[in-house]
Amino acid sequence: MNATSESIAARLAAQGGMQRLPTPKAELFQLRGFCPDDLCTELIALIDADRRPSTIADDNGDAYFRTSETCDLAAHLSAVERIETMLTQLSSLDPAYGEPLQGQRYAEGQEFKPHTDYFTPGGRDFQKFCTLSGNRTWTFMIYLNDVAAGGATRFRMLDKTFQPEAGKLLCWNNRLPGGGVNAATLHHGMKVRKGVKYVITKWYREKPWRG
Ligand SMILES: O=C(O)CCC(=O)C(=O)O
Ligand SMILES: [Fe+2]
Repeated sequence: MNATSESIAARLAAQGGMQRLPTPKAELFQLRGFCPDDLCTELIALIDADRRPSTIADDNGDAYFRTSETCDLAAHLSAVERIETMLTQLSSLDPAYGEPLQGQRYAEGQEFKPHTDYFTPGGRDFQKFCTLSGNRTWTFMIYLNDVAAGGATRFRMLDKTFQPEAGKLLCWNNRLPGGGVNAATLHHGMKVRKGVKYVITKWYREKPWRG
């Protein structure tokens, strides 16, 4: 890692408006109004224009585990450059450690069942996804729109559910202070009941991203 987890959390905590979930179980933060409306609108248009069925690691045979669609957001697009710069300034994480930005779109009835963003050590797909760049460290996720009903993100081991809200950032450390994975970061992108839900996700790795 390019910076210690402690220094990242401290930097995040120092940002105006940043709220840390009051728990010793995980480093998890929320920042309302992070992404301006015009940028949310641009990112939604990019996701709508170019999406594919979402995939999962360690497939458990449940075809309904992650029913959303995913969009790979090309780094050269101006809206993508803009949000990437904002994220780098916020976290101070080295962009070289970041995976390419992704968008996720959930139509009514779609969800992403409880999962972790880190790849499970010893899991079937661990080598495939972690050999080059290491495991995931931090997740940054931004809700791009308000959702008419449903679509919350539930962290059941932290007893906390976040409602989608245009521009709101959630970010958390997928690791424990000692470097192991933090199972308490398990989360569920709950079913959208009415409307469509759009988010962007930015994941960081233990080593520079090598595709
Ligand atoms: O859509 C959500 O609320 C969660 C998305 C998520 O967990 C993911 O993309 O890894
Ligand atoms: Fe996730």
